[in-house]
Amino acid sequence: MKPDPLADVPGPLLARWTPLWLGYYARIGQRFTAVHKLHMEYGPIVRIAPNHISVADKDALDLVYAQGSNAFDKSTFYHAFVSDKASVFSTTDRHDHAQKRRLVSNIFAAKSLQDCTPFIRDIVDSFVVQLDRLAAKNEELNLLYWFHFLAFDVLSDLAFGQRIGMVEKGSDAVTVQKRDGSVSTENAIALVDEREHLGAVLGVHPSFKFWSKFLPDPFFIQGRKSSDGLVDFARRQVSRRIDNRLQRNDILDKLIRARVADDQEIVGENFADLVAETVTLLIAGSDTTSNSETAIMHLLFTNPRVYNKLIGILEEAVDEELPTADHVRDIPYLDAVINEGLRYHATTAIGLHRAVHEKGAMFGGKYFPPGTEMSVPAWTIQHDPEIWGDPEVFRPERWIENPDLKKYLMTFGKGPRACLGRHLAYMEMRLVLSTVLLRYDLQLKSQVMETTEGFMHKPNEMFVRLSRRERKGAAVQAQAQA
Ligand code: HEM
Repeated sequence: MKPDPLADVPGPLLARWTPLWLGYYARIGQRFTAVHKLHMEYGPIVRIAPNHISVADKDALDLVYAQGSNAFDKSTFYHAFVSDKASVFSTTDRHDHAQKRRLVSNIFAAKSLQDCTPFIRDIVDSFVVQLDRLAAKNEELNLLYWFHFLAFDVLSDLAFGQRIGMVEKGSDAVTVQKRDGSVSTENAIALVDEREHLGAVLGVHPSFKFWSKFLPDPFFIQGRKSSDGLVDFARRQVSRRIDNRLQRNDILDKLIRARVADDQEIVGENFADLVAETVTLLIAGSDTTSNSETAIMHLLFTNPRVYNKLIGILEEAVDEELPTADHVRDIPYLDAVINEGLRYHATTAIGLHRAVHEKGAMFGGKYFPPGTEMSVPAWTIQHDPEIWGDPEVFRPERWIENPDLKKYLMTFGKGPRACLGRHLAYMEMRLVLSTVLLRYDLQLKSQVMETTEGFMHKPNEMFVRLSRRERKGAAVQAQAQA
């Protein structure tokens, strides 16, 4: 038998022999807490599966998520996120990724985002109409869901050229036409949740995809159905857009035009590629943003000092009844609150998997052979007292005192595969959070936010009662009266 090259890396006995240890915690949605506990027990380098090493050390970020020729590729974990075709997010091939990223990246440039602001503004306006109505009734509502409705409408508008209309309906029901022609109504939020969680479990080991078919756990059957449902939904939306030949300055238009500029016809493989990218954008850009907004809002309403300071700053900066993207583009304390919320809650909480390149790698005096999976656990890094001093305190000021801390925020990933949509996400979060904060008073039902984890780390709910708040300032009062 060949000697085990990772034999001297500590970790639980079960994880040394089988990927089931990690698979189990991924399945029950508690992987990041389980891995964090291992680091507390065994130290910064831990074996969490037979071929997977977790390194909870800030210096490992430059190794595992290196740029350029030293970059590690994404590992087989991401195969579990491929439906029909790999997308810019799920491809593990460096050259394929470079090509896909070239096609997608210009749509997230500053000018393109500027083009998207009118669509987002329009959806936020509908959101405000709905919340005003609910505030007038003083009924309890799940703000997490309303943030989801808003984020899905934004992404479907930008990615498909047609809003799902969740905000207007107050519901996430969507019509899905399957490949066999049958039509059903599904809940879009559940489709995304289930697909993402399934990927996070099956990705733990390449064999899981096969063996999971024999498990009686309905999680796997439902996850596969949701994954197919999302692809079918995207296929229908993209076909409709191409058939209608609608020209509109949005993401789908840019995706289509990038292919046409490359002399590609949107049929066959190209059509499937386009569908894969739109599914990715819908998943990557919707509940990631709304879960983050919910967590930040909860942190604000459980930290009155920060809330009062932010409200004062927003009142000064926004001289109209509702903020615009321009009002909130450059408010350092608002950005500090967002970064602190992303750090504290850790929307990305697990370590993102990479595979050691053909040269092998050294870290902490240990050698890791080519193909070893490595990850840096995001929650553990974002709560490391050595980096943050007081990590369990929600203190946005740290980001203004020390802008260098940004390199340890792992929410948007790191290196060549870092999030393409982060500027869009910041724009949306700034606008949505400032709108809700300035317009409403919130009463939280619970001071504790229960969460669960799929691929991302999500709040389970956030029930609140809303009431309209008085805006300060003469300019605003005059506007409101007019
Ligand atoms: C707060 C909101 C968001 C969070 C927390 C987030 C998080 C992430 C993370 C952690 C990654 C890296 C994943 C990995 O290495 O496995 C990623 C990649 C990606 N994200 Fe985001 N994201 C957000 C918003 C968005 C938005 C709004 C979009 C676009 C509409 C988007 C599009 C993408 C894409 C296309 C990738 C793949 C990039 C590549 O592999 O080259 N994300 N995101």
